[in-house]
Parts: sequence; C-alpha cells; structure tokens
Amino acid sequence: MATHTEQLTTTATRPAVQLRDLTRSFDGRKVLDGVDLDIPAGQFVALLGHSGSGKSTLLRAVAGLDHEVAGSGRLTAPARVSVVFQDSRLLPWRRVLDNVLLGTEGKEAAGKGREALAEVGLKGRERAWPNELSGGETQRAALARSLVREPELLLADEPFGALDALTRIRMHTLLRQLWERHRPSVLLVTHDVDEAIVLADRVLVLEEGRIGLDLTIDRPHPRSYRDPLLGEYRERLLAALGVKEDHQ
Ligand SMILES: Nc1ncnc2c1ncn2[C@@H]1O[C@H](COP(=O)(O)OP(=O)(O)OP(=O)(O)O)[C@@H](O)[C@H]1O
Repeated sequence: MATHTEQLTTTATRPAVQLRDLTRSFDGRKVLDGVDLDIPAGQFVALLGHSGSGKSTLLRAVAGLDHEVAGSGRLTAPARVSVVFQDSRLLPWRRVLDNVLLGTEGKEAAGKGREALAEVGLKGRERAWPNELSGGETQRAALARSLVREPELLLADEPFGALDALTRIRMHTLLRQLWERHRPSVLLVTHDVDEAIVLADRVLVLEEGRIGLDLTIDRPHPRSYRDPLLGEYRERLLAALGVKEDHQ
C-alpha cells in the first residue's frame, strides 16, 4: 500500500519534460549551453528568443529528433509526443483524413481521425486534398493529425508563423480550446510576444544558450490581446529580448 501511494505521488509530481545541462554545438559553436528546464505535466509553455538563439534546436531535442544531443546532459520527455511545424508537412498525395491517420492503427483510428477533424473545424473536409485547403485550414489539419495521437506533450514550432494576423488569432483560440479539452503539456516556439502571453501560462526566453527569463503569466483565460494587465508582461519580455520601444 505504501509503495502504491509513493508511486502515485511520484507520478503526480514528476515533470513531463526534464532537461538537465543540455548542450548542443554546431561546428564547434555552442547553441544550447547547459539548459535546465522542468515542464510540469499539463503546463502550457511558450519559448521566445531571437532568430538563431536555438529555439528549434531545443524543440528538436525534446522531440527526440536530435540524436547528437542525447549524450550531452539528461533529457526526459513523455512517450507520446506530437510535433506541429510552421509548414504543415501534409502529404499532397493523401486526402486530409488519410494525412491525419498516417501512422495510426486499429479499427477505431478512422473514427478518431474524423473526430479530431471535427474538433478543429474541418468536418466535411475529410476527403479534400491538402492543396484545396487554405493556410489556416492546413494548420488545422496538422493540429488534428497531432491530436489523434493523444499526445502527452505537444511541441509546436511557430505553427502559425505563416498565417495572416486574423487567422492567427482564430488559431490561438482553437489551440487554447484544444489544450483545455485534452490538457497535454505544450511547448510552443514562437517569435510573437503577444501570441506567447495570450496563450501560455509560462513564457521562457532563450538567450545565450540558456533559459534567460522564466515568466509565469498569472492572468485568467480566455485572455484578450487588449488586456492592459498583459502589458507589464509584454514589457518584461521585450526587455529580456533587448527590444527598446520609443514612447514619444
Ligand atoms: N543542422 C544544423 N547544422 C548546423 N547549424 C545548425 C543546424 N541546426 C541549427 N543550426 C544553427 O544553430 C543555431 C540555432 O538554430 P535554431 O534553428 O535552433 O534557431 P531558432 O532560434 O529556432 O531560429 P529561428 O527563430 O530563426 O527559427 C543557428 O545559428 C543555426 O544556424
């Protein structure tokens, strides 16, 4: 009994993602320089940083896509991880539903795929070809494909970076709704400070190969882009990114 309780406690408190002293160099240049990070299960985290600061490198490492990084430190991540990229990576020769189902098995898969497409607002588009979808719809399909795997951890590398501003705002609402429903841990790489503070409960800034700022955004959801109380967080993040604003 005691052991059982202990196991439960350990599972409940163990972070979904744990990085210790993670280092990655390319051509002798350190891009990640001893990253330490814990992401508790179910937390929504955004990662900001200048272009070339190593955000994608960090995400690829957590996704298990970088074999070189493994020996550098300690990295633990859940078994069920889904990754969404800026470019949806849908296969053009497969219909939308078949893209969503790629790599899934079992009798229930098709039903789950349809359900995931309905969740992202693509009901009725199951038999469409990827080139018949708009940019926003394509990213919705990519989200459906990640959902169908029931990920414990969702990694997203600038998933809305190529979308227009209005579509991006819609996608923010959708992503947050999906998170509310499924509660995976999320690590969202973005350039967009507003995207980070509207969506995430915690925002990290990567600088000089480490987590330079770790900011908890303590505001209720759904958040409004116009919420003046988010302004203070924006200022802190912009300052950490070295962006100076001239208020005249
Ligand atoms: N496979 C690779 N080979 C050589 N250098 C690489 C490789 N992958 C990344 N780098 C270098 O590592 C650095 C960090 O790249 P990374 O893509 O992680 O940055 P980023 O913060 O995601 O940038 P961006 O915001 O522009 O996407 C860059 O200088 C990049 O050139």
